Amino acid sequence: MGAKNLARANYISSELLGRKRETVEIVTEEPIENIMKEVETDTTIDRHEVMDMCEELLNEPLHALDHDYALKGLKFAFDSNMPPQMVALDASQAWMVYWIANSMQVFNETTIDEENKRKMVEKLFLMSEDKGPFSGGEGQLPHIASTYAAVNALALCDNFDNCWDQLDRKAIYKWLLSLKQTDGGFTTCNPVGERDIRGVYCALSVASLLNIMTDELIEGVLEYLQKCQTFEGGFGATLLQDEAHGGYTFCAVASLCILNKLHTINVEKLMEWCSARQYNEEMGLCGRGNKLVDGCYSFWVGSTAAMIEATTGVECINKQALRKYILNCCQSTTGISLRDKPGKNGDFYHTNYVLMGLAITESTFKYKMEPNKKSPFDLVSIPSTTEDKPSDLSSINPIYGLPSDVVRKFHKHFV
Ligand SMILES: CC(C)=CCC/C(C)=C/CC/C(C)=C/COP(=O)(O)OP(=O)(O)O
Ligand SMILES: [Zn+2]
Repeated sequence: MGAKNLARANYISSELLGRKRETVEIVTEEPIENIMKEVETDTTIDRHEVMDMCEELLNEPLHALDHDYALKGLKFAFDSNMPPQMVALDASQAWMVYWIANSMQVFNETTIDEENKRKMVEKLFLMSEDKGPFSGGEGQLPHIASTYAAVNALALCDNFDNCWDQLDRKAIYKWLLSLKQTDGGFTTCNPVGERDIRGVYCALSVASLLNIMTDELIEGVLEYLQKCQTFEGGFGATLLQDEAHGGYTFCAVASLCILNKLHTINVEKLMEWCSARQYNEEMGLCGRGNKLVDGCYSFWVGSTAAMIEATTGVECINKQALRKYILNCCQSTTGISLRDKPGKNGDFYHTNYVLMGLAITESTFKYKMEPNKKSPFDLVSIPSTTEDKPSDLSSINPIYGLPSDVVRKFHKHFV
């Protein structure tokens, strides 16, 4: 410290901080160790490993999306029996159908051929002999998340074999009402099931698509959703002020968009929270504070950002950076094509959500109608013109997690 700086330090100490003792200058040969250290935890150690793997891939020029490789894996899934280890997903069969079919459709509108549609309809109706509501596997209890996945999967079948007309919408409505709770939320299953914001989103998504939404069904829902926004700006799973998380925030924001009520929560804080999910180093998104980047949040958080963009006109994540994380770090060259992060295997869940996240990074979002008439079916995604080589994916409706034209056609069928 030079004489001038010492005098300044003394001035600040005595005059501004009111300290009586003189500032002492110590000259040392030893380097001064920084006492402000990052707390080291299992997650910080893992994050440094992930950052190193990403750095190498991000230093490479932008990769192109390998359509052929990804589609080969998806088609194989339709043509083959699942391997024995997939038994762990026995209650998620409707989800598997949706993830695989939706990924195919996001790649190209014509990839689900008639034979695949036949197989899908047959399989989905095995999970609901009465044609709705749906369980996650044959002989299991109906579940709200399986019903959401099955309805989305049927939407992708383009009324093959009149499957849309076969749906028992009255029975689905009655069942949704039976899941409703006095706090405005929905349970996932009768007689026992989880009660969190996923139930609300699945109920509203299904009811709005099938045009069975009533005041009775949505009574108290807005208040429930508003109470789930936490001090961080994102949304927790329940009314218990649990930690804000990308998955639950998506469910809340999409539900608010279905109700045209996004403006009734603290959108500014929500935007701050979304922005904070993106890391400078990896360029991808995480699901909550101090956790690792994961490709699936390209949809859960990316679509939240897209809905905010459509509502406010403001982008709260860096889409170009996210695009680079997806293209350079989330493409696997072995097994199923898209993955969570380098070092992980690809899977159908990540393939679906990473792909939709990529489509979001290459689009801008707005509502077709004037501000106070925001219908979820009028949220449009427009290909952005800035991408050098766009990945040529379908335009996505971020509220439903389906291609926009599929949402429009399916909903119109029931109006
Ligand atoms: C429609 C519907 C049912 C949507 C569900 C949305 C939802 C809750 C998604 C979250 C998925 C996810 C990666 C959880 C991991 O939590 P973690 O604690 O293992 O991961 P983290 O470390 O990234 O937080
Ligand atoms: Zn993930």
